[in-house]
Amino acid sequence: MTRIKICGITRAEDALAVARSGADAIGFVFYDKSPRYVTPQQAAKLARAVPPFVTLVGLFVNSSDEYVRDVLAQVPLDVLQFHGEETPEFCRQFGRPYLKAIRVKPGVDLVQCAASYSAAQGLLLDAFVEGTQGGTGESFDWSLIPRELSLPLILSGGLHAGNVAEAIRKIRPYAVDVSSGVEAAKGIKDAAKVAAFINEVKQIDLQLS
Ligand SMILES: O=C(O)c1ccccc1NCC(=O)[C@H](O)[C@H](O)COP(=O)(O)O
Repeated sequence: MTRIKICGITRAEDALAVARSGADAIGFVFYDKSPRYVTPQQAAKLARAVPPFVTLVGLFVNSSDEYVRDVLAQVPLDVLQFHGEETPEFCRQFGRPYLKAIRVKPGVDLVQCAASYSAAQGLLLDAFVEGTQGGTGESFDWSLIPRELSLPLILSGGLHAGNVAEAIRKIRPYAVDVSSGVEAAKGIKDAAKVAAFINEVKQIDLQLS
């Protein structure tokens, strides 16, 4: 069963719709240059709209350790997602499960990345797009993904209802992660796109089982 994370939630109605559609995890972006940025106060309010058994993920980009601790004090995050150039030591210090995002381009040694971040719960692979840190809606060349990785693989970058089945068939990731591909506008999720995306994942999982 492929797990599903929907990232960049900024509205309570989207959090609820995403959870009701069957997502396993939702992500809050604590990066103030993102159009999907939420303050810790907003995220705490959003978190209260989420029903039980949905994992809450907090996304950070080269934040200070003080900022991460401040968010953790206010928002009941289950998992941290580090989307910048954070070191393994930085990621580990919070004593929380974490995902390390790698922006993939030719020449990046993903086997070595997985070894370096061996304490992570998973390696999240996103597209490398010059001048941005993620959430671009761009996909990357999946042939750059090694067959064997020592960490669970979370595939992201430009996924949508039209390509997620092919991605799962080819890569067999532990989970898929989407933001742009299920939006009506940046930071505003489209409930129909979310449902279509999740339906595609469930259908291909059934076919492959
Ligand atoms: O969403 C953002 O604006 C963002 C900003 C900086 C770093 C990461 C960001 N988002 C990451 C994600 O939303 C997901 O983890 C994932 O990469 C999906 O991106 P998308 O290609 O938009 O589906």
